[in-house]
Amino acid sequence: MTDILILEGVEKTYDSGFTALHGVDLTLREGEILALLGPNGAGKTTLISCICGTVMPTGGRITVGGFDALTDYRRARSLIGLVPQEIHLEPFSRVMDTVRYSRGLFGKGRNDAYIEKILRDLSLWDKRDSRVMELSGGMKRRVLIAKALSHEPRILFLDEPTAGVDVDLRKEMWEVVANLKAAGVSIVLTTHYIEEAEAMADRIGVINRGRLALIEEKAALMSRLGRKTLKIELESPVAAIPDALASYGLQVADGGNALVYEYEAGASRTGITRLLSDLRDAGLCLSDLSTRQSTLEEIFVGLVHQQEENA
Ligand SMILES: Nc1ncnc2c1ncn2[C@@H]1O[C@H](COP(=O)(O)OP(=O)(O)OP(=O)(O)O)[C@@H](O)[C@H]1O
Repeated sequence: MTDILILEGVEKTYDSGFTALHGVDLTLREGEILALLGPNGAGKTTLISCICGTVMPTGGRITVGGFDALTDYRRARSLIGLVPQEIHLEPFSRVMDTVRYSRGLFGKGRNDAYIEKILRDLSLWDKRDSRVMELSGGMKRRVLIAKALSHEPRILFLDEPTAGVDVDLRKEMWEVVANLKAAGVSIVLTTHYIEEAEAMADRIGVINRGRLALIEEKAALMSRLGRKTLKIELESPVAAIPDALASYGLQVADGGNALVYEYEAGASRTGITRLLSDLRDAGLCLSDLSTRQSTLEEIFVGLVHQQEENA
């Protein structure tokens, strides 16, 4: 798969002296959805702004569709559509006109057939002659997407596409994004919602303190997610794990009143049956059993904390 976007060692130190990005390396594959997660102030908007040319990086290199984002700015920028976080739309303008106008800003000739296609894809065609102020919040967000797509970009950046919107609208946006991907657009989205990354992304990147802390296929993350723990509560406490149970990698918990066993949720053999019979053979009596699964949220929070500690 070709990389449509390549970032090599991208750095940004603002005039204040604050470094918001510390050498970020990142690629976006053609046709994929990459979700960038990160706490507030992690550097997500700075990163997107560097790629889109609204913030000047102070180091590194950005290549968009083979064009250098600095030396070949116009061609690089023409391949990018940016959907900003805030809804900035002219309330009295009509949907079709505002989308056509955005296309014109990129110096592209009028192409009503293309504009019609994106408005239809975004279920806005019926609203083409409506004024922006007459639209619902969800429709306004779709108008922003239509404007960002008006000049036929190959990459679409969505900065917090569902910040502050209700559950229904969030699901509607997910559908819109899935349709765009199906239409061949490569997508980068930033989000605070882990659930959103889980629902939409092919790959997930985590940015923290201006560094890319992780970038991984969602499926691989999910298999990490699939780790489960079995908590075995004991009738009487143990001081240590009996030697006969050493191979299970058990942890002693609750002051010796419980043992914790970690296993892969999806594995065909979890080892639980054998463990339970070995526990009985070791003379341990159980009072209760419970299982729980780690979430992507825990992986994310754990990773961010780990970085804070190492900082
Ligand atoms: N113009 C600026 N001058 C100085 N510092 C800035 C400037 N813009 C952003 N920063 C700082 O850079 C850091 C990263 O900000 P950025 O907006 O990129 O984070 P973010 O991950 O997008 O956060 P959020 O999720 O809250 O939008 C923050 O500490 C912010 O205060």
